[in-house]
Amino acid sequence: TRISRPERILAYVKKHAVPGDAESVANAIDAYCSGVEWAMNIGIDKGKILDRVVSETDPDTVLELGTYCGYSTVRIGKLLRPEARLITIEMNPDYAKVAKQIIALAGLDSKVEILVGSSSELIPQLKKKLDIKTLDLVFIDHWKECYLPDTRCLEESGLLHKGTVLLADNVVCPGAPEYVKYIRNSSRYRSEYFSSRLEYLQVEDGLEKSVFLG
Ligand SMILES: O=C(NCCCOCn1ccc2cnccc21)c1cc(-c2ccc(F)cc2)cc(O)c1O
Ligand SMILES: [Mg+2]
Repeated sequence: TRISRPERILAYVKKHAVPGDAESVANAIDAYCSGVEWAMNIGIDKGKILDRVVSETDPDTVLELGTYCGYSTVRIGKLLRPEARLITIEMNPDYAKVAKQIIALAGLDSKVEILVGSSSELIPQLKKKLDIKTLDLVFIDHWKECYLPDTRCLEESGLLHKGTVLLADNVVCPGAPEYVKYIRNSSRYRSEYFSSRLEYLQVEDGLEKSVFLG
């Protein structure tokens, strides 16, 4: 069988990015996915909103749900302080294998830990396994029907502190209606919607930023 789309992206990044230059890795993925074939990276327009939220939050500990090829992992990782840590959960081992190489090429492997498995299994283990106290930023970009149950799990696991920022991708397309309904009506969060475009297309999409109030 032909190599997978993530492996085609990796081959293009190896050819066109500068090792150790995270920006050139993100740019190479965007060039490939704009010019050759679409892929479900957060992309350029939503990526700029992600950059702004990460910079404003300046987190020590970040959790990402949904690594895919590691594009958003690289975008987030390049903005973190050297001592900050980024844990990213990917359920597909083949995607994780590609992401690990892309993150290493970006020179970010010292800040990033990829966990392979389901969020529902791994979130309850985070405190114990990774001696994490609480999370400063959670980027949610995995199965859209898991956004809400996993947010509940983060709350119950004591992983959120007053001020923790949740940033959810795709709240319009493909959409995460149960999550949006819960988070916008909950008195425990202050939410804000950032309208944008679906990656590499002219379709509307957006990010929901929610601050946990404790
Ligand atoms: O589906 C999407 N992402 C999710 C991937 C699987 O995630 C599975 N997954 C990854 C960790 C993880 C941990 N636990 C359980 C499942 C877990 C996704 C889809 C689209 C999209 C938009 C329009 C279309 F016509 C078609 C697709 C765009 C996006 O930006 C997305 O993020
Ligand atoms: Mg997404």
